[in-house]
Amino acid sequence: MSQAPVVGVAVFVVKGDKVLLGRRRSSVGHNTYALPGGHLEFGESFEECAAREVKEETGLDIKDIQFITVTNNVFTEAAKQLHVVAVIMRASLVDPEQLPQNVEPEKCDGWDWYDWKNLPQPLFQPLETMLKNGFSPFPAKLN
Ligand SMILES: CC(C)CCOP(=O)(O)OP(=O)(O)O
Ligand SMILES: [Mg+2]
Ligand SMILES: [Mg+2]
Ligand SMILES: [Mg+2]
Repeated sequence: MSQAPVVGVAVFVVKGDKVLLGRRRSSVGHNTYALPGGHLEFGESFEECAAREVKEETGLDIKDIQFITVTNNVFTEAAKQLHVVAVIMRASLVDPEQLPQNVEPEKCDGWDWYDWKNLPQPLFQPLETMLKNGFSPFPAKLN
């Protein structure tokens, strides 16, 4: 019997042309590079969940947290099948000099900044799909 869909919140923490990614250690998307984020908890706003998950996972404080899109993800390879509606947010650092810490080493190999035009591989499937669909977390540059 498959579980009902759950809601996840993932955050593009942007710094210049770079985004923060970490390689997951998880039954879902193991060894793939993903945004910080996690399950929406009871009563949270999307912004509160974004700030909490980024703080819990990276120690970073974020601001200007904005909703940018939502994706529908069904994970069939996981031991237990999982259907996640992922609310995608964008944010920036309160302190641009703050360094990310790997607060949950059991869930992540570590966080680093990656140039949007040169992302590491393999990407977590939901992020891969967004790229394939031409998504960018950066506002289009008016030439
Ligand atoms: C699977 C994912 C899209 C939604 C849950 O994210 P997550 O596994 O990072 O969850 P937590 O950070 O809440 O542990
Ligand atoms: Mg988390
Ligand atoms: Mg997480
Ligand atoms: Mg969580």
